[in-house]
Amino acid sequence: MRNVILVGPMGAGKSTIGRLLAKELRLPFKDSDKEIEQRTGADIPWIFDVEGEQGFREREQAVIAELSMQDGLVLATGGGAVMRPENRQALHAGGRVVYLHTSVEQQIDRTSRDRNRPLLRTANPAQVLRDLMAVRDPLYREVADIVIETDERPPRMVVQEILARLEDLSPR
Ligand SMILES: Nc1ncnc2c1ncn2[C@@H]1O[C@H](COP(=O)(O)OP(=O)(O)OP(=O)(O)O)[C@@H](O)[C@H]1O
Ligand SMILES: O=C(O)C1=C[C@@H](O)[C@@H](O)[C@H](O)C1
Ligand SMILES: [Mg+2]
Repeated sequence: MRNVILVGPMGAGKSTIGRLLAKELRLPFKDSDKEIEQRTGADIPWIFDVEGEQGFREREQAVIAELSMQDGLVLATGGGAVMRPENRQALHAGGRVVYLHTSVEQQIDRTSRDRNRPLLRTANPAQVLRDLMAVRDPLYREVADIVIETDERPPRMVVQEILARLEDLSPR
C-alpha cells in the first residue's frame, strides 16, 4: 500500500488529524515539519531566521522526496509544501492525497495561540493567511484525491470522514 498524505494550510489540522488517523489505520505517522526540525537540530523559526525561507524550502523538498517514496505512512506536510512542482509530483505519486480545507477565519483562530509559524510573525497575519490561501488553494486541489471540510468539525469527525472517503476511492 502507498501512503496517506495530508495537505492544507497552516491551522488546517494536518498534524492533529494525521496523528489520529495514523492511530486508526495502525500506521506510523510522520510530519514533514517535525522531520525537518529533527534533521536540522533546530526549530522552524530558527531555520527561517538563519537560512531564509529558501533554505527551509530546500530542506522541505528533500524530506518530502524521501518520505513520499516510503510505503504505509500517514504523512502530514507543511502548509507550503505544494508550492514547488517537484513536491506536488512526489506527493501525488506517493499515495492518496487528502486536502484538509478550512476557512481563513478558522485558520486565524487555530494559529493565534502558537508562535511557531514564522510566516505569521507580521503586523497582519490574517492578511498573510488570505494571500497565501489565494495562491495555494488551487494547488492543494490540484494535488488532492479528496477534499475534506474541517470547519465546525472536531478532529475525530474529520478522521472518520477521511476513512470513509478513502474506502470509496477507486484504484488509480
Ligand atoms: N477540526 C478541528 N477543530 C478544532 N480545532 C482544530 C481542528 N483541527 C486542528 N485544530 C487545532 O488547531 C490548531 C492547529 O492544528 P495543527 O497544528 O494540527 O495544524 P497544521 O495543519 O498542522 O498547521 P501547520 O501547517 O502550521 O503545521 C491546534 O491547536 C489544533 O488542536
Ligand atoms: O504555510 C507555510 O508556508 C508553512 C507552514 C508550516 O507548516 C511550516 O512548514 C512553515 O512554517 C511554513
Ligand atoms: Mg503541522
